[in-house]
Amino acid sequence: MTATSRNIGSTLLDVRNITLRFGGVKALTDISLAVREHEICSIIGPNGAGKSSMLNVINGVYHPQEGQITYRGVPRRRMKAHEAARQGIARTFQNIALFKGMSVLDNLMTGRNLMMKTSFIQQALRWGAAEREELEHREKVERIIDFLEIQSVRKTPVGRLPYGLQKRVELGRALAAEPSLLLLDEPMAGMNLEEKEDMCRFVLDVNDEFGTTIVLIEHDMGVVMDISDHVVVLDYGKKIGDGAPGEVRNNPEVIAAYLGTSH
Ligand SMILES: Nc1ncnc2c1ncn2[C@@H]1O[C@H](COP(=O)(O)OP(=O)(O)OP(=O)(O)O)[C@@H](O)[C@H]1O
Repeated sequence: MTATSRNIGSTLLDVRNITLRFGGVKALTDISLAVREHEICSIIGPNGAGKSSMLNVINGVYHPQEGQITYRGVPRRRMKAHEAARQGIARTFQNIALFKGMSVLDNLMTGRNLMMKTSFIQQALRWGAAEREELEHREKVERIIDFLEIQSVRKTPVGRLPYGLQKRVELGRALAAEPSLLLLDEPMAGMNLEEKEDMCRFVLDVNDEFGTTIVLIEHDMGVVMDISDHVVVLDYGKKIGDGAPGEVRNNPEVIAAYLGTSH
C-alpha cells in the first residue's frame, strides 16, 4: 500500500530548529522535521546519534534550549510528560517499563489511568459511577487484547512472558491511552525473526486500523525500509537525511555514516 493510498494528511508534529544540550554535550543540533498525520516515520542513526533524545523532546521529558515544537498546529510552551499524554502522545521504551508482577490485563488498565474521571476513593469503594467507568475501560482494554492476540495470557504476570510478548504488552499499554501519536523506542530490539515479523504486522495494523501516526526508532534497516513512509537520519546530533525510504537509502551522506567513513 502506498503512502498516498493510505491518506497521509497534513503536518501533525512540527519540530523546528531544536537544539538540546546536556552541559557541554550537544545531543541535538538545529533539528527540524515534520511528521504528517497517519504516517509511519522512522528515526534512524548510529549509536549516540540523538534518537532517544529526540523522542524525549517530542513527549516533553527533555526541554530543548532552542527551537519550537508545534503539535496539531499549536506551538508548545514548556510541557511536562503527563501533558503530552493528555494531548494524545504515548510512547514505549527501549527497556520494557511494565509492572512485571502484575497481569497483562492490569498493566493494560494502567494505560487508561489518565482517562479515569472518578476519584481513587470512589474506585476503591466501587461506587456506581466508578463501577460504570471501570467497565467502559475494561471494554476498551479487552478490544486491545483481542487486537494484539494476547487473550491466552491476559491473566499471566507480565514478568513470566517471553520477551517478544512483553514488548507487545507494552505496545498495548500505550494503545490503551488511545494516542493520536505513538512513539516507539526500538520496538523490535532483541527480538527473533518471528517476533519481529509479528511486531511489524501490529505496527502496520495499528496505523491502518486506528489511524495512529507513528514515530519509531529502529536499528533494523530491513524493517525500516519495509514499513516506513518517511525516514529521518541523525548522526552526532545532526540531521543528515530526511525523505522517503528509497531516497534516504541512496543518500551518500547516510551511506557514509553507516559505513563509518564520514568522520
Ligand atoms: N540525560 C542525559 N544526560 C547527559 N547526556 C545525555 C543524556 N541523554 C542523552 N545524552 C547524550 O546525548 C547524546 C545522544 O544520546 P541518545 O541516547 O539520544 O542517542 P541514541 O541515538 O538514542 O543512541 P542509542 O542508539 O545508543 O540509544 C549522547 O552523547 C548521550 O550521551
